[in-house]
Amino acid sequence: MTTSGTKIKINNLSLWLQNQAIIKAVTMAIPTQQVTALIGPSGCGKSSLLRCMNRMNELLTDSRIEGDILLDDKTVYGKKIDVSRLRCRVGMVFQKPNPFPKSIYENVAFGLRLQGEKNRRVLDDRVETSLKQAALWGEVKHRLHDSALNLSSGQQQRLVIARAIALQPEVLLLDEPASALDPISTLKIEELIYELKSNYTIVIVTHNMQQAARVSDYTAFMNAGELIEWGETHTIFTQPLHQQTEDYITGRFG
Ligand SMILES: Nc1ncnc2c1ncn2[C@@H]1O[C@H](COP(=O)(O)OP(=O)(O)OP(=O)(O)O)[C@@H](O)[C@H]1O
Repeated sequence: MTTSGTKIKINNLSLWLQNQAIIKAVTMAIPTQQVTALIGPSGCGKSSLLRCMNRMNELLTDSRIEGDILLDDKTVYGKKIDVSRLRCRVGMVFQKPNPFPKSIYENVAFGLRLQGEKNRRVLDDRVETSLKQAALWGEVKHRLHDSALNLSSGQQQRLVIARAIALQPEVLLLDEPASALDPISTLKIEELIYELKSNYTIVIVTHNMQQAARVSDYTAFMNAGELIEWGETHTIFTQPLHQQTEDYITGRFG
């Protein structure tokens, strides 16, 4: 894994869903092993842009894109791309924790088992490492075989992050991962994001300006499907180039 440079390059990307233009000619870079926040008013296309990065948009009916997304300088939209493999490299965590109705252990081991891994020691090791990286191990190590559905929602969200990490992705896409959580669980997720960026490139969609300012190195502000500006978080928050960015950040609209 490289520690500098660009992990994902979005080139003049446009997305239409049911013939409606949702993303309009967006060009930006996602720096390697940094946290990039996508902010903007509700419906501006943040989640849609995130989903384009691992081709989740294709699961929606009537979706069309133009432009390109490069992962490590190679297109993710080529005809020969193995999309399952792409989604292992670019993992995703959604707003609402969505553990499977299985044990804590089996949730984390799920993707590995799908890949055909049967060696118990490999599975045990990966489950433990992933839960440790997701800052959940200490809370669940004595009840790995209990149902994941008995965990609190904050624990479930960290479990879902552990499930994504278990596949050793290079990029983690987090779609408002803390919006359904209480302040303490939110803080844990934010600390976790900070820890994870030494190993992963992270893109996070958030409505919470303080959260974007706290956790991200880079911020992109979108409005009505367009990328208005992006750059270092400190610069975007203190010296935005555009009035609408300033208005949004200071709460004057959105
Ligand atoms: N499956 C779909 N079919 C048609 N339009 C869709 C679909 N999913 C989303 N959209 C539309 O795309 C636009 C962007 O939605 P998106 O969820 O990407 O925005 P967002 O910025 O993430 O919003 P929020 O902050 O409210 O989650 C919205 O107008 C939405 O109605």
